[in-house]
Amino acid sequence: MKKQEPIIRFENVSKQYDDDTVVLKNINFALERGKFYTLLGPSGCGKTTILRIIAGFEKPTSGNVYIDGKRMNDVPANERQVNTVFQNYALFPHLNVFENVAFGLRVKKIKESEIRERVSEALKLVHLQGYENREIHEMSGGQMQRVAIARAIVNDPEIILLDEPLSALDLKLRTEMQYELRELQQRLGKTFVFVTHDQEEALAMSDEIFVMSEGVIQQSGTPVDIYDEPINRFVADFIGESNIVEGIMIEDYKVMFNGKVFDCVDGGMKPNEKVDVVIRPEDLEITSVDKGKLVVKVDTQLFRGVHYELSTYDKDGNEWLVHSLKKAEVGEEIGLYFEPEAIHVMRLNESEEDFDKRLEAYADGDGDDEDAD
Ligand SMILES: Nc1ncnc2c1ncn2[C@@H]1O[C@H](COP(=O)(O)OP(=O)(O)OP(=O)(O)O)[C@@H](O)[C@H]1O
Repeated sequence: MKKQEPIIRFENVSKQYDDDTVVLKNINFALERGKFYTLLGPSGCGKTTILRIIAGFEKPTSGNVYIDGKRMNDVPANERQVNTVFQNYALFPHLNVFENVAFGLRVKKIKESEIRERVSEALKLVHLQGYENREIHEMSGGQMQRVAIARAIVNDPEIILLDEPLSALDLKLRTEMQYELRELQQRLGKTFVFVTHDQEEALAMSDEIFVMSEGVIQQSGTPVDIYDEPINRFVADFIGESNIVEGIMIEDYKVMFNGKVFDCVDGGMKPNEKVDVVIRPEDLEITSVDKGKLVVKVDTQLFRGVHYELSTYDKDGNEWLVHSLKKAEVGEEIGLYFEPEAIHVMRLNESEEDFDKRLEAYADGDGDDEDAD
């Protein structure tokens, strides 16, 4: 069977504004049909610019954009199978809910009976049946967001772009909408590209996440891949909470930090290469001082409902965050235990491509070692 074209492909896409600000630097990706993708990164890293280039509101300065295998650089926004849901909803305040959703269909001169059918179906999908005649100002924030989503899906586009659509909602509603959006995407089977700076949202909703900073994709992968195998300090720090210290990779499976050598599961680096070492707070277990791999003093302790969150310091003044079901006492000296798998060793300034190559080469080499044993 012929392999399907990616629904969206960016090939060496860069974007620079007139004032010389380089906003995107050589972006490459291929998105598969029917998946939920998230662009995640701090404010100003270029997420919205990528959406605007997909939608056709902005042109790349160099590189190519393909939708469904066709080069789209010069195709205007209204000729693309793409609809956008904006952060501020961008609804028409003088039109009621029905007319807001129907607007695009009226522009396309679709016949009235079909408009009724399609609007009614779209409103049903976002759980707003019965709200057709409501004025926009009579709707809550969450309901307005649903109208905006209905307006995007009513056109039956292949691609739906969502630019921080949940950021104006309170936490409870936001979580509810996360479930709904994910469910909607799966039911429609369309490609969603979602922009957020909220890592929990990205982890919860996505098939694949692109972590960005300063116009560059730092890492892409499934939420689990990115959480478990961050390729650098930026990703480790941005996704979830992390303890990050400098270390030295003595040899394969042996890393030194905090003045001690620890067993780990990483390798493929040069002997004595400088590295960053990451340990997630939930992978640190509280134990007695003599059983601890690290000895720390508890500085603060917060109860977070399910777990305790401790801030602790070692003798060199490094902070170690601990998430634990066990409690300690503030001021107490405790031991911290962790398994070799809890240590994530990262090369300094390694690109995603080099990271993948190293893992691959290492995995092959690993097999040979086992034979030798
Ligand atoms: N028309 C423009 N002219 C010049 N610079 C621009 C223009 N539009 C965006 N920028 C700059 O491009 C950079 C990336 O903006 P973009 O909106 O893509 O970031 P973002 O990651 O979506 O951020 P946010 O989460 O704050 O929306 C920013 O530094 C922004 O100031």
